[in-house]
Amino acid sequence: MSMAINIMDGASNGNDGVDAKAPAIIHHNVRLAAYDLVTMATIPGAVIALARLNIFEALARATTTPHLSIPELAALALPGKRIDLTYLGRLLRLMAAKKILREVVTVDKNNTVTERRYSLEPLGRLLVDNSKKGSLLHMLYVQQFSEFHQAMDHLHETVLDETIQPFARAHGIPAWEYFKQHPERGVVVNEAMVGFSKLCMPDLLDVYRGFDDVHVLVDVGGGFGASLGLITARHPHISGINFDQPQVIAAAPQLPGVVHVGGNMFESIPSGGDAIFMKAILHSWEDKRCLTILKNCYQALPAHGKVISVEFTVPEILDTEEGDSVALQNDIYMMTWTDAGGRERTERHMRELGLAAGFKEVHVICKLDTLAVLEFRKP
Ligand SMILES: C[S@@+](CC[C@H](N)C(=O)[O-])C[C@H]1O[C@@H](n2cnc3c(N)ncnc32)[C@H](O)[C@@H]1O
Repeated sequence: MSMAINIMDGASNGNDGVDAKAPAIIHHNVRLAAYDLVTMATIPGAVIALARLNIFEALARATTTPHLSIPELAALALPGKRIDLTYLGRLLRLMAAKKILREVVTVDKNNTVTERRYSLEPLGRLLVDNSKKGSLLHMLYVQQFSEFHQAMDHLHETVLDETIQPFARAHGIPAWEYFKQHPERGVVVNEAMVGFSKLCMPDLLDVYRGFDDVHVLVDVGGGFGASLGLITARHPHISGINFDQPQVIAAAPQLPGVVHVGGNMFESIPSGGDAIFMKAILHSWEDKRCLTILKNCYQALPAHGKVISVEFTVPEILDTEEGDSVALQNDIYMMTWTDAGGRERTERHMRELGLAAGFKEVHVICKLDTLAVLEFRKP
């Protein structure tokens, strides 16, 4: 028998109350949280290793067997390959501890585990590559780019000198320029946005009614057009114009109801739309550049037009909701990654930007996780 003392905070107060024969287990929550923090990098590392070994796809395909043993999983994921099942098993167990996979064990009469079987938890389903319902796997790849970690090494320098931009400091050029020069990385970034769009857009389309009265919608910085494709599929009365940089548009797939247009949003934005959609655009840029984009939107829109902007928003006052931490983690990601002062903003900050660009009204229409859907209205 073992006995656990749960210490919520502060230091251990010795082993009072612990059975002398039983091993004392002391959980010091703050210390555990610190261990978790310092070993955190192993989690994305292990997820990426398993994704490269096709493990999540294999588990997603195994619809007839609820839980797969390690040899079954290895055979399904990498048929004909020699695999070290012990190493694979160690990676799988961490996934189970993090509730990415479910582990079901068989034990013998001595309570020794004789077999471990695995299946996907809901969180693991979000890591299946190319899932029709969307995936965050490519987003994880992007966040774990070695280039990103090299940029992180310079984060403190930005605090000491705001003219230093971590990514450019590490790689000599801003991130967007880097992706142009390294298209193999740029494609992963665009795939990440496709997976993210497929994941969040269906829920957004369920709650947001602001597309009902739109006839022509321009998606500014629409990437491969995934969001617009989902919008036009749900609202077939809308004609979509997907606008992005020429090299992104060149690789974009044909989508029903969507025309692709290449250009530069800092110069001009295609007119002809009665609404403009922008998802995860303004957070890449400092206020001055955001104002240029928003003013170009204003110019491109008719008198009754609106901009629909979807952005992560950070809270004005921090509370204990988990989403707060996600939005703030994303903010530091932007601080590391983007040139020209990219950041996640508060709703108030977004409103101020919209009004400064000439829009009459700016409203948060709905929220999805930590994403806010804002409307910037002209009239
Ligand atoms: C973070 S991604 C967002 C993509 C898409 N809106 C989404 O949510 O999936 C930012 C997009 O802005 C585009 N972009 C960057 N600079 C641009 C410019 N000067 N003109 C047009 N698009 C630009 C990038 O190519 C990229 O596709």
